[in-house]
Amino acid sequence: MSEGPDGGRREDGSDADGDDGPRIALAQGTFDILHPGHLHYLEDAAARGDELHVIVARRDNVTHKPKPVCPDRQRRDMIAALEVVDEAHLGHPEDFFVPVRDIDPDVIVLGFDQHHDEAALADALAAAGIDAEVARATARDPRYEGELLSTGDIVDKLLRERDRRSHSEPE
Ligand SMILES: Cc1cc2nc3c(=O)[nH]c(=O)nc-3n(C[C@H](O)[C@H](O)[C@H](O)COP(=O)(O)O)c2cc1C
Ligand SMILES: Nc1ncnc2c1ncn2[C@@H]1O[C@H](COP(=O)(O)OP(=O)(O)OP(=O)(O)O)[C@@H](O)[C@H]1O
Repeated sequence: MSEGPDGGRREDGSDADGDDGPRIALAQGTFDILHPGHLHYLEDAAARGDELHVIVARRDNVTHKPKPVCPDRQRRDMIAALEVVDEAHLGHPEDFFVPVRDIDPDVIVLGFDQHHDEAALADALAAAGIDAEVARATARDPRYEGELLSTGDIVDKLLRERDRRSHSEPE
C-alpha cells in the first residue's frame, strides 16, 4: 500500500521494484482549469518518488462528471509546464494500462477524492502484472476566503457572474 517517509526505498536504496533507478510516482486526472488543489495533489504525489509522471485524461474518457472545456492537448501542456511535474502524458483512448506500462511507476497516487478504489486498482494492477503500490493523496483545505479549489466551482462561479452581468447591463 503506502510508503515510508523516504518514499518506500529499501535498506540498499532500491525502490519497490528492487531496481536502483529513480522511484517513479504517477498521478492522473482531468485537470481542466488548474487551481491550487491540483498543485497540492501533484506536490503530494511528487513527494512520494524521485520523478513525477502525470496522465491527463482524454475528454472522451471523462464520463463520471461534465466533460472538460479545455482540449486534451491544452490540459496536457499546462500540466507539463508545472515545475513539480517531470513528464505529462495524454492518456490512452481505450486502455488505461498502456501509459502505466510505459511509465512503469513504483507508486500510483490517487487524488484525495478520485473515484478509483485503492484495493480494486491494486487488484487490477496485479492481474495485469504491473508492480506498483497504490497510495492516496491528501486534500488541500481552503487557505483564504474565496479560494476556489475545484474546477466545477470555478465554472459555476464564472456562469453566475456572467449571468449576473447580463441581467444588470442596460438593454
Ligand atoms: C492508473 C490510471 C491510469 C489511467 N490511464 C488513463 C488513460 O490512459 N487515458 C485516460 O483517458 N484516462 C486515464 N485515467 C483516468 C483519468 O486520468 C482520471 O483518473 C479520471 O478521469 C478521473 O479524473 P478526475 O479525478 O480528474 O475526475 C487513468 C486513471 C488511473 C488511476
Ligand atoms: N482541493 C483539492 N485538494 C487536493 N486534490 C485535489 C483538489 N481538487 C482536485 N484535486 C485532485 O486533482 C485531481 C484532478 O482533479 P480534477 O481534474 O477532477 O479537478 P477537480 O477540481 O476535482 O474537478 P471537478 O470539480 O470537476 O471534480 C484529482 O485527483 C483530484 O482529487
